[in-house]
Amino acid sequence: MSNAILVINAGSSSLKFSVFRDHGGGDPVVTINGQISGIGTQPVFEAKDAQRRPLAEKSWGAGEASDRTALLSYLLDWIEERLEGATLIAAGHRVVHGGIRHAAPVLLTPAVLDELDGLVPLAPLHQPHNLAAIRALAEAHPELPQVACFDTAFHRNQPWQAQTFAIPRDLTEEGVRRYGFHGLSYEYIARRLPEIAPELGDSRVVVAHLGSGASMCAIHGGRSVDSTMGFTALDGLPMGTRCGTIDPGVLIYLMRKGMDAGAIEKLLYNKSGLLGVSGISNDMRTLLDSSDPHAQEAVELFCFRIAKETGALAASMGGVDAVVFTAGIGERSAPVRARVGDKLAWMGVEIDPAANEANAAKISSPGSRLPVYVIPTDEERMIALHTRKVLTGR
Ligand SMILES: Nc1ncnc2c1ncn2[C@@H]1O[C@H](COP(=O)(O)OP(=O)(O)O)[C@@H](O)[C@H]1O
Ligand SMILES: CC(=O)OP(=O)(O)O
Ligand SMILES: [Mg+2]
Repeated sequence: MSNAILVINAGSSSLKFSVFRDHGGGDPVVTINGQISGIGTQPVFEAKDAQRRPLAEKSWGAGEASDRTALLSYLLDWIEERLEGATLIAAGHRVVHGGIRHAAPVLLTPAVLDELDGLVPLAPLHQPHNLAAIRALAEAHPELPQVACFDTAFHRNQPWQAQTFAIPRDLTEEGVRRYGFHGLSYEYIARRLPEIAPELGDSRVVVAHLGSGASMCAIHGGRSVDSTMGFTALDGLPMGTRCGTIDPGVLIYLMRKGMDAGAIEKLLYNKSGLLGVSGISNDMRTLLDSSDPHAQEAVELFCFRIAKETGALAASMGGVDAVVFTAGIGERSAPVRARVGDKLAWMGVEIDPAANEANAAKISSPGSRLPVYVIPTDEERMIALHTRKVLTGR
């Protein structure tokens, strides 16, 4: 008999889930993907099978919109009816911040949950929702083991220079340091790249995870050695609504103008990035389709910063042997990849327009000195693998 693992990636208004089947050997196999979107307003539940055929759809009225426990209970009952003899052994969650203590996934206990609560101010867009889903599931199914898989864990063994701000040591010791995020995605890419390009061996790779949150990582010999995100997921590249790297003097200026922490948080997390610069949208597709000069500037700034960070991350590794694009924009936006490729011509990048347009696995031209890949990420698979390991030791 096989085991099943439920994977949950909870966001502010949506809860993405996958069900994996573990047959004992090899990777767990995904059988169901879905999400509950519109949490807080008008929840809609949708699920598809591995071939992307619809399995179910349901919506709720506004009255039940915010009851996460009831929504999760519904989801779990629905899944249990479709296990076909498999045993649900655990739920694995993406938890964005693991802080200084967690360099590996962990079985959740009330004490660990309380500790992770302390990190909410460091990931206000993500952590509260991650923890709310865990608590709601524990309430609905107290006997089900739950595992937290951290976005920060993959980066915790970076060299000290990459993790340290130039501030007094007592603050560093307190945990005010660079953590890095999107670690489950980078870990998956580090695992997948040698299968796609075995010749790269123990190479130095710059990976650009460009989704609604966007960051980049320097991976050397399969390990993270530097990343663009720091203490919080606000650092580094400009994102859909987040500012990315900013002179801390701007924050002091805003505080002296009378803005408090809450107002600054809202400005930098929710109103900046592509949305702030364009004044139109946080969605790359909308901006690429727009002829508004501010939309064009937002796209240009995004691409400029990706190219600039590629240079910085290459310097962290003493060189670069490959570049990888992943996540929503990285996997699907040929115009963004082409723009970044042009800016990296000096490094030896030459993009093949047809391969790029087709979102091919390798988009650099045969003569390109630096190979460029597009690899769809799979954070859910990483979570399933980690959860199985924590539960069964393999
Ligand atoms: N074809 C496309 N062209 C450009 N951008 C796209 C395309 N498809 C999706 N995106 C962008 O990808 C983003 C979502 O990426 P994704 O990795 O799914 O993010 P997240 O998991 O953080 O929600 C959207 O904000 C959208 O702007
Ligand atoms: C850490 C982070 O930014 O995540 P996401 O891209 O899911 O917003
Ligand atoms: Mg994502």
